[in-house]
Amino acid sequence: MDHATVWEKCLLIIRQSVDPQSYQTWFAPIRPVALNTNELTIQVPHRLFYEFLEEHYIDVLKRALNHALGTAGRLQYRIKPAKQEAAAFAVAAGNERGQRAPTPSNPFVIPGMTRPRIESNLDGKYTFANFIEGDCNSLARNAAKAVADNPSNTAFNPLVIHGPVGLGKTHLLKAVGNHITAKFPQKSVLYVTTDEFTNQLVTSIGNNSTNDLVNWYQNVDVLLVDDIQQLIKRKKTQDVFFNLFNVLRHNNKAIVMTCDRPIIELDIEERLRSRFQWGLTADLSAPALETRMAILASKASANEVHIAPPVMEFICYHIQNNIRQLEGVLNNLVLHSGVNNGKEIDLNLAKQVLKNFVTEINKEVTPEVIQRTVAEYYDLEVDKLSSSTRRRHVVMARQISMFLVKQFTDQSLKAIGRLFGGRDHSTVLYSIKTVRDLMETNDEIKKDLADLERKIRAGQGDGPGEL
Ligand SMILES: Nc1ncnc2c1ncn2[C@@H]1O[C@H](COP(=O)(O)OP(=O)(O)OP(=O)(O)O)[C@@H](O)[C@H]1O
Repeated sequence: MDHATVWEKCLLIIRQSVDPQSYQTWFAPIRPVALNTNELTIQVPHRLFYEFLEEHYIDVLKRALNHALGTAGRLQYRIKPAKQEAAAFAVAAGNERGQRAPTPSNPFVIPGMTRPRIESNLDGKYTFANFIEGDCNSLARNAAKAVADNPSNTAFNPLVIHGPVGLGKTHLLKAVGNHITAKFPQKSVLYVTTDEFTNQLVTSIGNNSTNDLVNWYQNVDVLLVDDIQQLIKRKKTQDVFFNLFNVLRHNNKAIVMTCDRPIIELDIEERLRSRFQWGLTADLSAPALETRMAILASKASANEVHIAPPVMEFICYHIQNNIRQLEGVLNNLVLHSGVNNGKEIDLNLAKQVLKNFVTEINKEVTPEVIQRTVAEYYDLEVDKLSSSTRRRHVVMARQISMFLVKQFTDQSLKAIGRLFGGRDHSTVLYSIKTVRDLMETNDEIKKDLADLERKIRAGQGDGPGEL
């Protein structure tokens, strides 16, 4: 077998083990290079790939390689040389459309014009150091850091960070700018929102100076554009941005953008949308409870406030999908505790403040609360608990949920069976017994259950004893 065949076999296995977007992002760009005895050398486009693969997919890769070779194999990485990468990328992009990649002429440059000084439009508040990493944001965070470390030669051009409201898109965008400003002071960085760009354009059209505007933007080394969903329905802004984008990218200037939805769902001109997909798009999703707690702890410490962990857990249990809201709660707590002569931030104060942010603070532990807590703890979709899946970790999570529903609610075995996809009462009984036995013999399960019980109580607003 040669290296290409081995890698093809690996890809078949990898495709079954990872979701399609991860496959496309992390595995499709890999090229097999050589096979020496049982050592396969693969070429990755960027150092970040190697680090990310090693951190997240090493087991998948090992399994696939061993399977493809029929014996234990070794993997060697090679990082694609930067120049070759830019050239190869342009050719690939052209080939995809059956033509050469566009090499835009530069109609706006005024020869001999001196390079103006550009103010970045950034403050130093948002950095990588104060951005908390979790599974929900690690791809976006690492890609942003890779661009910030090497803006003149990034494989991710453009980088598009997308995700729902308040999950850190602007934070990451500005962190890129702040990092580059500190590390490469000679580079001109510009942060702009799409609305600001449109306003500038409207003004320039009014006084006949659109060329000057675009010309000025071309002096930027790193362009950070927030909220590109605001391009929708703005035909003229799309046109001008299209030209600017081409020129900047052609001149190897880094472009990072944020969007509230995946690019594929962005209703803009196709030529622009396809260019936005040339680099990397990385999403931000809602952080898990632990990540929310780490974020809250970091913001509290930046505000020099102490909040006891059970109170933090209570707050983070209720604020699930928006970090800006979490900050709002913290600001209110600080305000209230200050107003009340340095009153300690305890569970009662947290409950009082939270009422302004969430409509309902759970008073009662319901089976749904338990299922949601267990699913989040084991990083599963809630539906899986009532599905017919027999995968081991799902079965375990399902049995633990049944056990907890029995413990916290007055549901009968039959009713519990119904809640978990119509299972019969003997299955529920068996599950409860299995969990009880495991608690005696398996320390990990014992700890999981203690954690889960604490989380469920925190959700109930019935904080632990010391409060
Ligand atoms: N992982 C994180 N670590 C630390 N702070 C975070 C994190 N995620 C979000 N935040 C904070 O949450 C707040 C909201 O983030 P940001 O403004 O970047 O959200 P956004 O995704 O751009 O939202 P919008 O779509 O409304 O513009 C910011 O103050 C930011 O510092």
